[in-house]
Amino acid sequence: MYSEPAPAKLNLALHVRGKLPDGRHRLETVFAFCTDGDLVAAEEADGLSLSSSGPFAPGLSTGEDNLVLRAAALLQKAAGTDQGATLSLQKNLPVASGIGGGSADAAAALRLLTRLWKIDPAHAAAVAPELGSDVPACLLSMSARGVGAGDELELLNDPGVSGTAVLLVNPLAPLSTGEVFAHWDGEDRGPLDDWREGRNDLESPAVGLVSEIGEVLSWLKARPGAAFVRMSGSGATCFAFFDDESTRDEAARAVPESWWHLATYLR
Ligand SMILES: C[C@](O)(CO)[C@H](O)COP(=O)(O)OP(=O)(O)OC[C@H]1O[C@@H](n2ccc(N)nc2=O)[C@H](O)[C@@H]1O
Ligand SMILES: Nc1ncnc2c1ncn2[C@@H]1O[C@H](COP(=O)(O)OP(=O)(O)OP(=O)(O)O)[C@@H](O)[C@H]1O
Repeated sequence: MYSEPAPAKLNLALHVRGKLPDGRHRLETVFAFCTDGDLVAAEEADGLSLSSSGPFAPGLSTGEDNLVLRAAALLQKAAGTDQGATLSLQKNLPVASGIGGGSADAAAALRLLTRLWKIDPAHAAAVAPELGSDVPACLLSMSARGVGAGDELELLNDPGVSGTAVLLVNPLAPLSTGEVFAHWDGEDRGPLDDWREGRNDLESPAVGLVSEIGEVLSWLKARPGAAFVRMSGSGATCFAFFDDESTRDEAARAVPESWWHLATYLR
């Protein structure tokens, strides 16, 4: 049995600069990853199958539309192999929540099956962008700057935050990434230089769709020790960096019952 972590993804900043010829949006973003997330496991088998467990498994299909199986099928085809796998997914992250759960799962499946099937890792890199614009970043799961659709990457040696205590909070309202992009107002607010000074341009359209995100952001900003607060991706998950573990844990204990939270660290 092989297993592979699928770390939660954060966009430390996300600037929407316009549209690409293919209709997607042109982004400038800084990705970072957490030490916690989902977990994908696999063992050799004939054919491909998937089972799931964990708090967010109920309601998530384990059929061909699951990104884990889509990744496996694409990789099988790209590598020209007839090897199969029995896959399992421990779904700890909320679905459609801006922290790349599905993208991280797909990327973890690509890394895992590359090892299990002993195939060239170049196949995983080749199919990743087809599975979603966040999948190439999740395949690396290291801090990176993304441009283009967010899938043209440049590794960042150290955005200076590895090991930071972070709290993720989600009001448990799923948000469709496509719908949030569709509500972006079309105004280019300028380039991304320093992520700390930057923005998440999807925050405003996401709050317009789910007003509770505004409450989560205000709640996080009011926590003692919260040093940096922003929404990730297309939402609705927001995150705060804390000065230390004890202020992070104190904030985690105070999260309202109806919200999901995860106390973690940056990788
Ligand atoms: C918002 C981010 O999470 C930031 O990292 C990503 O850009 C979204 O990545 P993702 O979930 O892998 O997204 P995809 O599955 O590729 O696309 C979901 C939806 O968002 C839109 N989309 C995505 C990326 C992009 N640069 N512009 C877009 O308009 C797509 O057209 C699609 O309607
Ligand atoms: N393994 C999976 N985990 C989560 N979602 C999946 C998975 N497979 C397919 N999906 C579908 O993909 C969609 C996006 O889910 P995901 O959790 O990746 O969104 P997200 O966290 O908003 O991602 P991003 O930050 O990359 O936009 C969901 O609507 C879900 O139905």
